Amino acid sequence: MTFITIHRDSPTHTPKIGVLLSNLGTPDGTGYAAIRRYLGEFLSDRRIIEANPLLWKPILNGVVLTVRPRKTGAAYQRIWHTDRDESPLRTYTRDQAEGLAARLAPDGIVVTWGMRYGTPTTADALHDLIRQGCERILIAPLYPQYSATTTATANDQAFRALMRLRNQPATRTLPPFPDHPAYIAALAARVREHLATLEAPPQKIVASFHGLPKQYVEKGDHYPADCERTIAALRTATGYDADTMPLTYQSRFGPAKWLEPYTAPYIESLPAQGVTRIAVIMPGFVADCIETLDEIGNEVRAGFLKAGGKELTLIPCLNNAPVAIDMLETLVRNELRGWTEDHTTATDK
Ligand SMILES: C=CC1=C(C)c2cc3[nH]c(cc4nc(cc5[nH]c(cc1n2)c(C)c5CCC(=O)O)C(CCC(=O)O)=C4C)c(C)c3C=C
Ligand SMILES: [Fe+2]
Ligand SMILES: [Fe+2]
Repeated sequence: MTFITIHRDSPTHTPKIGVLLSNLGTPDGTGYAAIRRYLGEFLSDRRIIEANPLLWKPILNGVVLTVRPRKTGAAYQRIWHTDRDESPLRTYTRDQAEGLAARLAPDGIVVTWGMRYGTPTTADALHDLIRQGCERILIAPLYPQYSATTTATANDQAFRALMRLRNQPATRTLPPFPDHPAYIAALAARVREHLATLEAPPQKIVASFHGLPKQYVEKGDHYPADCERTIAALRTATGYDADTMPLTYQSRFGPAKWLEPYTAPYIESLPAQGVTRIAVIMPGFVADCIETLDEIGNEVRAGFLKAGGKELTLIPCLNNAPVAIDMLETLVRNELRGWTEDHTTATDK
Protein backbone atom coordinates (compact mmCIF):
# COMPACT_ATOMS: atom_id res chain seq x y z
CA MET A 1 0.00 0.00 0.00
CA THR A 2 1.21 3.45 -0.75
CA PHE A 3 0.37 6.37 1.41
CA ILE A 4 1.84 9.79 1.82
CA THR A 5 2.22 11.53 5.15
CA ILE A 6 0.63 14.93 4.71
CA HIS A 7 1.93 17.63 7.04
CA ARG A 8 0.05 20.88 7.35
CA ASP A 9 0.17 22.65 4.00
CA SER A 10 1.71 20.47 1.34
CA PRO A 11 1.89 16.80 0.45
CA THR A 12 5.68 16.96 0.21
CA HIS A 13 6.10 18.87 3.47
CA THR A 14 8.80 17.44 5.73
CA PRO A 15 8.97 18.71 9.30
CA LYS A 16 11.99 20.94 9.70
CA ILE A 17 14.26 20.26 12.68
CA GLY A 18 15.91 22.89 14.85
CA VAL A 19 18.56 22.64 17.57
CA LEU A 20 18.86 25.16 20.38
CA LEU A 21 22.24 25.15 22.13
CA SER A 22 21.63 26.62 25.56
CA ASN A 23 24.32 27.89 27.90
CA LEU A 24 24.30 29.75 31.16
CA GLY A 25 24.54 33.37 30.10
CA THR A 26 26.88 36.17 30.65
CA PRO A 27 26.75 39.94 31.07
CA ASP A 28 26.55 42.30 28.07
CA GLY A 29 29.38 44.45 29.42
CA THR A 30 31.79 44.78 32.32
CA GLY A 31 30.27 47.95 33.81
CA TYR A 32 28.36 48.05 37.08
CA ALA A 33 24.89 48.27 35.47
CA ALA A 34 25.42 45.36 33.03
CA ILE A 35 26.87 43.10 35.71
CA ARG A 36 24.17 44.02 38.19
CA ARG A 37 21.45 43.22 35.63
CA TYR A 38 23.05 39.84 34.88
CA LEU A 39 23.64 38.86 38.50
CA GLY A 40 20.16 40.10 39.43
CA GLU A 41 18.53 37.75 36.90
CA PHE A 42 20.89 34.85 37.74
CA LEU A 43 20.55 35.10 41.50
CA SER A 44 16.76 35.57 41.36
CA ASP A 45 16.37 32.11 39.81
CA ARG A 46 14.85 29.88 42.47
CA ARG A 47 16.69 26.89 41.02
CA ILE A 48 19.95 28.72 41.87
CA ILE A 49 19.02 30.17 45.25
CA GLU A 50 16.46 27.99 46.96
CA ALA A 51 16.17 30.15 50.08
CA ASN A 52 12.78 31.71 50.84
CA PRO A 53 12.54 34.81 48.58
CA LEU A 54 11.14 36.85 51.50
CA LEU A 55 14.50 36.34 53.22
CA TRP A 56 16.74 36.27 50.13
CA LYS A 57 15.41 39.26 48.14
CA PRO A 58 16.35 41.90 50.74
CA ILE A 59 19.86 40.38 50.98
CA LEU A 60 20.16 40.20 47.18
CA ASN A 61 18.96 43.74 46.56
CA GLY A 62 20.59 45.18 49.65
CA VAL A 63 24.09 43.73 49.93
CA VAL A 64 24.81 41.32 47.06
CA LEU A 65 23.81 43.50 44.10
CA THR A 66 25.52 46.51 45.67
CA VAL A 67 28.86 44.90 46.46
CA ARG A 68 29.35 41.96 44.06
CA PRO A 69 29.03 43.70 40.65
CA ARG A 70 32.30 45.61 41.24
CA LYS A 71 34.32 42.49 42.06
CA THR A 72 32.68 40.43 39.31
CA GLY A 73 33.00 43.31 36.79
CA ALA A 74 36.74 43.60 37.48
CA ALA A 75 37.09 39.86 36.91
CA TYR A 76 35.19 40.03 33.61
CA GLN A 77 37.39 42.95 32.56
CA ARG A 78 40.50 40.77 32.99
CA ILE A 79 39.18 38.09 30.62
CA TRP A 80 36.98 40.16 28.26
CA HIS A 81 37.36 39.58 24.51
CA THR A 82 37.94 43.24 23.75
CA ASP A 83 38.18 42.71 19.98
CA ARG A 84 34.57 41.49 19.92
CA ASP A 85 33.49 43.37 23.05
CA GLU A 86 32.00 40.29 24.64
CA SER A 87 32.76 37.62 27.22
CA PRO A 88 34.56 34.41 26.23
CA LEU A 89 31.45 32.36 27.09
CA ARG A 90 29.47 34.27 24.47
CA THR A 91 32.20 33.93 21.83
CA TYR A 92 32.59 30.18 22.29
CA THR A 93 28.88 29.44 22.54
CA ARG A 94 28.31 31.27 19.25
CA ASP A 95 31.29 29.49 17.67
CA GLN A 96 29.94 26.12 18.81
CA ALA A 97 26.53 26.87 17.31
CA GLU A 98 28.05 28.05 14.03
CA GLY A 99 30.36 25.04 13.86
CA LEU A 100 27.50 22.64 14.49
CA ALA A 101 25.24 24.51 12.05
CA ALA A 102 27.79 23.98 9.27
CA ARG A 103 27.83 20.23 9.98
CA LEU A 104 24.03 19.86 10.09
CA ALA A 105 23.00 22.28 7.32
CA PRO A 106 23.39 19.66 4.56
CA ASP A 107 20.65 17.67 6.35
CA GLY A 108 18.37 20.71 6.51
CA ILE A 109 18.79 21.00 10.30
CA VAL A 110 18.91 24.53 11.70
CA VAL A 111 21.05 25.42 14.76
CA THR A 112 20.84 28.44 17.01
CA TRP A 113 22.01 29.39 20.49
CA GLY A 114 20.51 31.08 23.51
CA MET A 115 21.29 31.85 27.13
CA ARG A 116 19.43 31.04 30.35
CA TYR A 117 20.27 34.50 31.72
CA GLY A 118 20.88 37.59 29.60
CA THR A 119 21.09 37.66 25.83
CA PRO A 120 20.37 36.18 23.35
CA THR A 121 17.42 35.02 25.40
CA THR A 122 16.17 31.44 25.25
CA ALA A 123 12.77 32.74 24.09
CA ASP A 124 14.30 34.73 21.19
CA ALA A 125 16.35 31.73 20.12
CA LEU A 126 13.28 29.47 20.12
CA HIS A 127 11.19 32.03 18.24
CA ASP A 128 13.98 32.30 15.68
CA LEU A 129 13.85 28.54 15.06
CA ILE A 130 10.07 28.58 14.84
CA ARG A 131 10.14 31.53 12.41
CA GLN A 132 12.47 29.49 10.23
CA GLY A 133 9.80 26.80 10.12
CA CYS A 134 11.13 24.32 12.69
CA GLU A 135 8.32 22.08 13.88
CA ARG A 136 10.63 19.81 15.88
CA ILE A 137 13.18 21.29 18.25
CA LEU A 138 15.94 19.73 20.31
CA ILE A 139 16.73 21.81 23.39
CA ALA A 140 20.36 21.10 24.23
CA PRO A 141 21.62 22.45 27.58
CA LEU A 142 25.41 22.44 27.31
CA TYR A 143 26.09 20.84 30.69
CA PRO A 144 27.76 17.43 30.62
CA GLN A 145 26.85 16.81 34.28
CA TYR A 146 23.21 17.21 35.32
CA SER A 147 22.23 19.71 37.96
CA ALA A 148 18.87 21.27 38.74
CA THR A 149 20.78 24.57 38.87
CA THR A 150 21.91 24.28 35.24
CA THR A 151 20.28 21.62 33.05
CA ALA A 152 16.84 21.86 34.65
CA THR A 153 16.68 25.64 34.71
CA ALA A 154 17.80 25.83 31.06
CA ASN A 155 14.95 23.49 30.14
CA ASP A 156 12.51 25.40 32.41
CA GLN A 157 13.32 28.58 30.52
CA ALA A 158 12.64 26.96 27.15
CA PHE A 159 9.35 25.50 28.37
CA ARG A 160 8.38 28.90 29.81
CA ALA A 161 8.70 30.33 26.30
CA LEU A 162 6.74 27.42 24.82
CA MET A 163 3.94 28.01 27.37
CA ARG A 164 3.12 31.23 25.55
CA LEU A 165 2.68 29.70 22.13
CA ARG A 166 -0.59 28.62 20.58
CA ASN A 167 1.19 26.42 18.05
CA GLN A 168 4.00 24.62 19.82
CA PRO A 169 6.73 22.72 18.06
CA ALA A 170 7.44 19.16 19.21
CA THR A 171 10.41 19.17 21.58
CA ARG A 172 13.10 16.94 22.98
CA THR A 173 15.82 17.72 25.48
CA LEU A 174 19.40 16.55 25.35
CA PRO A 175 20.18 14.42 28.41
CA PRO A 176 23.37 15.03 30.37
CA PHE A 177 26.37 13.22 28.90
CA PRO A 178 28.86 12.79 31.77
CA ASP A 179 30.67 9.79 30.32
CA HIS A 180 29.55 9.75 26.72
CA PRO A 181 32.48 8.43 24.63
CA ALA A 182 32.37 11.48 22.33
CA TYR A 183 32.71 13.84 25.32
CA ILE A 184 35.46 11.83 26.98
CA ALA A 185 37.33 11.57 23.67
CA ALA A 186 37.13 15.36 23.27
CA LEU A 187 38.44 15.95 26.81
CA ALA A 188 41.24 13.41 26.36
CA ALA A 189 42.25 15.13 23.12
CA ARG A 190 42.42 18.48 24.95
CA VAL A 191 44.68 16.88 27.60
CA ARG A 192 47.00 15.40 24.96
CA GLU A 193 47.16 18.67 22.96
CA HIS A 194 47.98 20.61 26.11
CA LEU A 195 50.64 18.23 27.38
CA ALA A 196 52.37 18.48 23.99
CA THR A 197 52.84 22.23 24.56
CA LEU A 198 54.62 21.75 27.92
CA GLU A 199 58.38 21.33 28.36
CA ALA A 200 57.87 18.83 31.20
CA PRO A 201 54.74 16.90 32.16
CA PRO A 202 52.85 18.27 35.18
CA GLN A 203 53.03 16.28 38.42
CA LYS A 204 49.24 16.32 38.65
CA ILE A 205 46.29 17.28 36.49
CA VAL A 206 43.68 18.64 38.87
CA ALA A 207 40.13 18.15 37.55
CA SER A 208 38.08 21.02 38.92
CA PHE A 209 34.29 21.09 38.55
CA HIS A 210 31.92 23.95 39.41
CA GLY A 211 30.68 23.36 42.97
CA LEU A 212 27.16 23.09 44.33
CA PRO A 213 25.70 23.64 47.82
CA LYS A 214 25.80 20.34 49.74
CA GLN A 215 22.19 20.84 50.74
CA TYR A 216 21.06 20.61 47.09
CA VAL A 217 22.80 17.25 46.83
CA GLU A 218 21.22 16.05 50.08
CA LYS A 219 17.85 16.98 48.55
CA GLY A 220 18.59 14.71 45.58
CA ASP A 221 20.57 16.60 42.91
CA HIS A 222 22.75 13.88 41.36
CA TYR A 223 25.38 16.30 40.07
CA PRO A 224 28.36 14.90 42.06
CA ALA A 225 27.61 11.36 40.85
CA ASP A 226 27.80 12.70 37.29
CA CYS A 227 31.14 14.42 38.06
CA GLU A 228 32.44 11.09 39.40
CA ARG A 229 31.33 9.34 36.22
CA THR A 230 33.20 11.91 34.11
CA ILE A 231 36.40 11.70 36.09
CA ALA A 232 36.37 7.89 36.17
CA ALA A 233 36.01 7.76 32.39
CA LEU A 234 38.62 10.48 31.84
CA ARG A 235 41.16 8.74 34.09
CA THR A 236 40.65 5.54 32.12
CA ALA A 237 41.01 7.38 28.80
CA THR A 238 44.18 9.24 29.81
CA GLY A 239 45.87 6.66 32.05
CA TYR A 240 45.94 8.96 35.10
CA ASP A 241 44.85 7.62 38.49
CA ALA A 242 43.00 9.33 41.34
CA ASP A 243 46.26 10.59 42.83
CA THR A 244 47.57 12.17 39.62
CA MET A 245 44.14 13.36 38.44
CA PRO A 246 42.25 14.37 41.63
CA LEU A 247 38.70 15.77 41.55
CA THR A 248 37.93 19.09 43.26
CA TYR A 249 35.07 21.65 43.29
CA GLN A 250 35.46 25.39 42.64
CA SER A 251 33.41 28.62 42.49
CA ARG A 252 31.83 28.47 45.93
CA PHE A 253 29.29 31.27 46.46
CA GLY A 254 27.96 32.35 49.87
CA PRO A 255 28.55 31.02 53.38
CA ALA A 256 26.91 27.56 53.11
CA LYS A 257 28.87 24.30 52.78
CA TRP A 258 29.50 23.32 49.16
CA LEU A 259 30.83 20.10 47.66
CA GLU A 260 34.37 19.28 48.79
CA PRO A 261 37.31 19.24 48.40
CA TYR A 262 37.43 22.92 47.48
CA THR A 263 39.79 23.59 44.57
CA ALA A 264 41.65 26.65 45.88
CA PRO A 265 42.83 25.33 49.28
CA TYR A 266 43.60 21.95 47.72
CA ILE A 267 45.84 23.48 45.05
CA GLU A 268 47.48 25.82 47.57
CA SER A 269 48.36 22.81 49.75
CA LEU A 270 50.28 21.07 46.96
CA PRO A 271 53.65 22.90 47.04
CA ALA A 272 54.14 21.87 50.70
CA GLN A 273 53.90 18.25 49.46
CA GLY A 274 56.53 18.87 46.76
CA VAL A 275 54.02 19.31 43.93
CA THR A 276 55.00 22.52 42.17
CA ARG A 277 54.00 21.91 38.53
CA ILE A 278 50.34 21.25 37.83
CA ALA A 279 47.80 21.53 35.05
CA VAL A 280 44.10 22.13 35.70
CA ILE A 281 41.29 20.76 33.57
CA MET A 282 37.71 21.94 34.11
CA PRO A 283 35.58 19.28 32.41
CA GLY A 284 32.21 20.67 33.53
CA PHE A 285 32.64 23.81 31.46
CA VAL A 286 32.26 23.26 27.72
CA ALA A 287 33.44 26.84 27.15
CA ASP A 288 36.04 28.93 28.92
CA CYS A 289 34.47 31.60 31.08
CA ILE A 290 35.06 33.77 34.12
CA GLU A 291 35.21 30.70 36.37
CA THR A 292 37.95 28.97 34.38
CA LEU A 293 40.00 31.88 33.06
CA ASP A 294 39.85 34.22 36.03
CA GLU A 295 39.03 32.16 39.11
CA ILE A 296 41.48 29.38 38.27
CA GLY A 297 43.75 31.08 35.71
CA ASN A 298 44.31 34.22 37.81
CA GLU A 299 43.14 33.86 41.44
CA VAL A 300 44.01 30.23 42.12
CA ARG A 301 47.24 30.47 40.12
CA ALA A 302 48.33 33.45 42.26
CA GLY A 303 47.61 31.46 45.43
CA PHE A 304 49.55 28.46 44.12
CA LEU A 305 52.61 30.57 43.21
CA LYS A 306 52.46 32.34 46.55
CA ALA A 307 52.45 28.96 48.30
CA GLY A 308 55.64 27.97 46.46
CA GLY A 309 54.23 26.50 43.24
CA LYS A 310 56.26 26.98 40.04
CA GLU A 311 53.80 26.43 37.19
CA LEU A 312 50.03 26.15 36.90
CA THR A 313 48.71 25.78 33.36
CA LEU A 314 45.10 25.64 32.20
CA ILE A 315 43.89 22.98 29.84
CA PRO A 316 41.56 24.97 27.59
CA CYS A 317 37.89 24.00 27.65
CA LEU A 318 36.37 22.43 24.54
CA ASN A 319 35.53 25.89 23.13
CA ASN A 320 35.56 26.02 19.32
CA ALA A 321 38.07 23.19 18.80
CA PRO A 322 37.15 20.75 16.03
CA VAL A 323 36.88 17.99 18.68
CA ALA A 324 34.20 20.06 20.41
CA ILE A 325 32.17 20.33 17.22
CA ASP A 326 32.68 16.58 16.60
CA MET A 327 31.29 15.91 20.06
CA LEU A 328 28.28 18.19 19.58
CA GLU A 329 27.55 16.63 16.21
CA THR A 330 27.65 13.11 17.66
CA LEU A 331 25.46 13.99 20.65
CA VAL A 332 22.92 15.89 18.60
CA ARG A 333 22.67 13.42 15.71
CA ASN A 334 22.19 10.64 18.25
CA GLU A 335 19.39 12.54 19.97
CA LEU A 336 17.66 13.38 16.69
CA ARG A 337 17.31 9.73 15.72
CA GLY A 338 13.78 8.98 14.68
CA TRP A 339 13.19 12.59 13.75
CA THR A 340 15.86 12.67 11.06
CA GLU A 341 14.60 9.42 9.55
CA ASP A 342 11.13 11.04 9.46
CA HIS A 343 12.53 13.40 6.83
CA THR A 344 11.80 10.64 4.35
CA THR A 345 8.23 9.88 5.43
CA ALA A 346 6.72 11.23 2.22
CA THR A 347 7.67 8.00 0.47
CA ASP A 348 6.34 4.49 0.04
CA LYS A 349 5.99 2.50 3.24
C1 LIG B 1 24.32 29.69 44.38
C2 LIG B 1 24.97 30.15 43.37
C3 LIG B 1 25.45 29.35 42.20
C4 LIG B 1 25.20 28.02 41.85
C5 LIG B 1 24.39 26.97 42.56
C6 LIG B 1 25.89 27.80 40.61
C7 LIG B 1 25.93 26.58 39.90
C8 LIG B 1 26.58 26.39 38.69
N1 LIG B 1 27.10 27.35 37.84
C9 LIG B 1 27.69 26.74 36.74
C10 LIG B 1 28.36 27.36 35.67
C11 LIG B 1 28.75 28.70 35.64
N2 LIG B 1 28.61 29.63 36.65
C12 LIG B 1 29.15 30.83 36.23
C13 LIG B 1 29.20 32.00 36.97
C14 LIG B 1 28.60 32.20 38.21
N3 LIG B 1 28.02 31.25 39.04
C15 LIG B 1 27.47 31.87 40.16
C16 LIG B 1 26.75 31.26 41.19
C17 LIG B 1 26.28 29.93 41.19
N4 LIG B 1 26.51 28.97 40.26
C18 LIG B 1 27.75 33.28 40.04
C19 LIG B 1 27.32 34.32 41.03
C20 LIG B 1 28.43 33.48 38.82
C21 LIG B 1 28.85 34.82 38.22
C22 LIG B 1 30.24 35.17 38.42
C23 LIG B 1 30.49 35.60 39.82
O1 LIG B 1 29.95 36.62 40.26
O2 LIG B 1 31.24 34.87 40.49
C24 LIG B 1 29.64 30.67 34.89
C25 LIG B 1 30.39 31.73 34.06
C26 LIG B 1 29.56 32.74 33.30
C27 LIG B 1 30.45 33.65 32.43
O3 LIG B 1 29.90 34.58 31.86
O4 LIG B 1 31.65 33.50 32.32
C28 LIG B 1 29.40 29.35 34.51
C29 LIG B 1 29.68 28.71 33.18
C30 LIG B 1 27.50 25.34 36.90
C31 LIG B 1 28.00 24.29 35.90
C32 LIG B 1 26.81 25.11 38.11
C33 LIG B 1 26.35 23.89 38.76
C34 LIG B 1 26.84 22.72 38.63
FE1 LIG C 1 27.90 29.21 38.64
FE1 LIG D 1 33.59 32.37 40.62
